[in-house]
Amino acid sequence: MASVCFCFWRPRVSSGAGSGEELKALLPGEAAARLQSLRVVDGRAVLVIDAEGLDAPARYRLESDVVAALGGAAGVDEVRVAMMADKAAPVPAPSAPASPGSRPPRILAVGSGKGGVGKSTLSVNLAVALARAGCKVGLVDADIYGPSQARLLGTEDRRAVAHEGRLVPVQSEWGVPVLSMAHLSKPGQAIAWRGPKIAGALVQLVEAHWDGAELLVIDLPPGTGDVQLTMLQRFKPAGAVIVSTPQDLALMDAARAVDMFEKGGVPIVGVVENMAGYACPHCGEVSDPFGAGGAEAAAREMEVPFLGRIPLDIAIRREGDAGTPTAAGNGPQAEAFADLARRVRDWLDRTG
Ligand SMILES: Nc1ncnc2c1ncn2[C@@H]1O[C@H](COP(=O)(O)OP(=O)(O)OP(=O)(O)O)[C@@H](O)[C@H]1O
Repeated sequence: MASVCFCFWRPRVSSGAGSGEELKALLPGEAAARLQSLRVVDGRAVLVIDAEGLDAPARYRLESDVVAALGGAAGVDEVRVAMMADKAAPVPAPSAPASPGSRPPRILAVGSGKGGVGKSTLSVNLAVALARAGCKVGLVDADIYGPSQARLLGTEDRRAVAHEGRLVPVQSEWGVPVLSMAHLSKPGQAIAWRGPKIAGALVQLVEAHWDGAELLVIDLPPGTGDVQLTMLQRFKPAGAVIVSTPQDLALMDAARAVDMFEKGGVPIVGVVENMAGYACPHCGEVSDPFGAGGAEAAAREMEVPFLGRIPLDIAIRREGDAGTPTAAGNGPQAEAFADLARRVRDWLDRTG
């Protein structure tokens, strides 16, 4: 069973205190060799250590050594160590990129702590908006049990084929190639797999022939299960976008998702508030069925960027169901997705 040791915490104000390189130099040899990431937030040093192959006493010793080494360092008030271990499943080795020398696509994970907040809708529209802005982007539907991207991109009737042992993505009309379990299984077929098989499926989808793609948007299932762990441990996304509705329960789950990515060493691109403000199509009155401004306030509290709001609009649902993504059209909601894509692109450019 896959496990990552996550003790939940929230980042405080970043003071920029302490240099990661200086702290790394203080680590004992084994900890330095196993270090996945190290950051300092407001005097708190957060380390992610690969603990694969270590038994419990050895992990404890390693953690104690790290705390002892960094505990007295200048600018460090507290040391937190997250041990990542027990890889999810024996999965095949990463395959080579399509053409020699070509860079594999960067990975942008789209996650949420809670189901039904519009993560798939957000992922597909973000991918389409990025493609419209000139980015070569592919979309992976990592929701293995409940795939929806084939429908959202109007590719339900197509099946993916394999070439030289790797899947070939299905082309959509919107400039975004896509792979989903729905392209591999019969329509309506239920998928009842256990963790290792799920992890293997994710690898097949991500390591397909994404020739020429510079970015893969990954629509993750909600929560923190096998798919998320495989994604963190094996593919190390360049960043993660977190989707939430403004209601308190969804925001609490979003905070958990932020926490999971941060502990896995994946930077948070930001939080998007979906289904924010409902404009009645009859009288035009705007109401807030899930509250207002909650995601922005939560993002501030978690010290992560706020990427914007997508309103609750029946057209977004209708166009999703029809396989004609809103971002491919014109109008205020298409513009809202284009704005989101601009922010994500800026972030990728800054960090690439
Ligand atoms: N901004 C929006 N306005 C109107 N409807 C929306 C909006 N966002 C999502 N929806 C609708 O809400 C429903 C759930 O959206 P979606 O499937 O994208 O959520 P999800 O978080 O991916 O769900 P799951 O957890 O099941 O994967 C869908 O019917 C979708 O069309």
